[in-house]
Amino acid sequence: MNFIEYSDREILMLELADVIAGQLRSALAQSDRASMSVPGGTTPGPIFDTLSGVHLDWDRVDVILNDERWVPETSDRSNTALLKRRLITGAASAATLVPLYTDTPTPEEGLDSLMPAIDAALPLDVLVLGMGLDMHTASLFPGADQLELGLSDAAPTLLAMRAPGAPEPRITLSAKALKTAVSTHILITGDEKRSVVEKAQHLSPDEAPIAAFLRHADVHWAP
Ligand SMILES: O=C1O[C@H](COP(=O)(O)O)[C@@H](O)[C@H](O)[C@H]1O
Repeated sequence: MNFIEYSDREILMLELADVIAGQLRSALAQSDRASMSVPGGTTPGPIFDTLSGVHLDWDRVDVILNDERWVPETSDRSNTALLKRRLITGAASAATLVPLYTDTPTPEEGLDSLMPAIDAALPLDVLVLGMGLDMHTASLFPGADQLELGLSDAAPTLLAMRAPGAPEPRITLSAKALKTAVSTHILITGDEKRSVVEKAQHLSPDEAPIAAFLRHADVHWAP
């Protein structure tokens, strides 16, 4: 992995937002549309705030979450709501947010309606991943019911996922779909996550799902 250390979180978020904007601009210079997949959770909000004010041809950009918790947008655990509030706003409100949630009781029932639009937006130009302290990324959790399929080359683009460490059912892009990205960034903060990502380098993806992405990723870290 290419580990990039920043002096503080504010600088990390500003600089990574700048890198991502540059990569989207390059992609748009070569193609009609560009696509980017981003994490939810508690870490990426400040990058979204910066990116949403950047001037680029957002009307030609597709934005896809890495994963979603199977909760409605009214829930404070909704990654979709986070994106709508902090990324798909301002200049970036012209971007297309490709949905990863639909109002069915289970993620399994939503897969068929959500998958075609995600497939149409692949391959990804830019991938930003987060990581939990349990080494999950997207909703590829250690011990998850469909982890083996989610990491395999035979995986579909989207899977439903249930895991002991996840409070609600999830939907996630498979590793195969996420790995279509030209550029991969892993965004982590804090000493604990630094130790965890260093440990993950020596583990297999079924023990540490983030390990499936480390070889070709820039890992961005600040204390
Ligand atoms: O549940 C999730 O967790 C991970 C990590 O989130 P964080 O709060 O530790 O930053 C996130 O990457 C993923 O998209 C999300 O659904």
